[in-house]
Amino acid sequence: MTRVTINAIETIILDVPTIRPHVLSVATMQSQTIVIVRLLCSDGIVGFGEGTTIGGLSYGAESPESIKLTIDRYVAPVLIGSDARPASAMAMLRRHIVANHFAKNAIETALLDAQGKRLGVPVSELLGGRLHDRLPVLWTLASGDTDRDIAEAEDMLARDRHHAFKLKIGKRPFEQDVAHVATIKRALGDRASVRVDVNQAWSEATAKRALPMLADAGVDLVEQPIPATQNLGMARLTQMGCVAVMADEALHGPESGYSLACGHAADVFAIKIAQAGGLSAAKKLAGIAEAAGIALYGGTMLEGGIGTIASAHVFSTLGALEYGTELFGPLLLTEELLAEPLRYEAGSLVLPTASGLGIEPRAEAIAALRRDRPLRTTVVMPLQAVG
Ligand SMILES: O=C(O)C[C@H]1C=CC(=O)O1
Ligand SMILES: [Mn+2]
Repeated sequence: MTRVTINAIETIILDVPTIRPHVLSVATMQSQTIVIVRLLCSDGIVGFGEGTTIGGLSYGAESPESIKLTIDRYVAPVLIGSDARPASAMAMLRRHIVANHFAKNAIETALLDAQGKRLGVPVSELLGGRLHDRLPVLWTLASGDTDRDIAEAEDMLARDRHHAFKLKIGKRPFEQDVAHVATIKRALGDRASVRVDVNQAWSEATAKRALPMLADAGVDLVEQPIPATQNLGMARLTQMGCVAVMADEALHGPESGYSLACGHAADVFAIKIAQAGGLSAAKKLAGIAEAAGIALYGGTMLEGGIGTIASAHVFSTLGALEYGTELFGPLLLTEELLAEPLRYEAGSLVLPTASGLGIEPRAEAIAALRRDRPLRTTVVMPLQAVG
């Protein structure tokens, strides 16, 4: 086999409106910003990747702008001219660049897409092989309004689009949040699983009071109730045993997963390819969870189609995803970014079978949404000329 090298790496920032405000404890999103990566190889194959976070710098340490800058200024010079095989390129990257997990994930996604296309196999087969052809996908209710959330959940159930819901809380006093959650769970009853994500907003003292109340309300899972740095507190909340506790922001790849597992600091891990630092790091993190008897959940950074399907390829190779996934990112956006939209059916995302990621970006959408597109200038006519 002739040696294939990396010829060029291009990054494009897109700003895409959301279908409604998405209210988290740390930010209210009116749009999502997505960094698209195009990786061109010496054999003419192009791989696509995505670097996406939530709310600028309010969620994680990398912003869309820093992901682009890291790739343009530091990743590209390291990788251009080097071997395009994903493992060797990623090893090279890790030698030269510390942290920057979101940027590394975007690059590994593009490398695996290109390699899959080259070998004629889906990315899931490069990761050991697919165990699932479809993945259950929940929907996040985060309009900020209880009645609107119930109406949205009813609509999703009626359309058979989702059978489980995650509620974003932590912005209001906890008693108000618990009442909001209890009202929604009462309205939905046994027709849907209801989980909550606090996004680190509570102190341990608040969480100790709130968890039994959420359990009484019928909540199945509480995600990252306290700050990501407080693993001992997470362990104490997990030991309470009244409701399953999930780690999200505390997970930054296999090493952080190992220390959480050793400290019995979660019942469930949210596996996110971006936070983990790439698809193979996410798989290693899942392996640590499996070895420790910690349940798995397929998380999202509310990515567009590329990041969502990259995550799906990883999750499809995991044995049991006891709590399903939240791979609904593209459904939160007003614009379709893929030539062929992802297939969502009966509460699940269907994995594509084509080689690589199995998707292609929609060129017109990229042209229309890229932040650096030429601005249209408005010509103001003098009044007398208008007549
Ligand atoms: O899990 C998070 O914290 C981030 C994200 C995932 C779903 C959603 O609505 O927000
Ligand atoms: Mn979360």
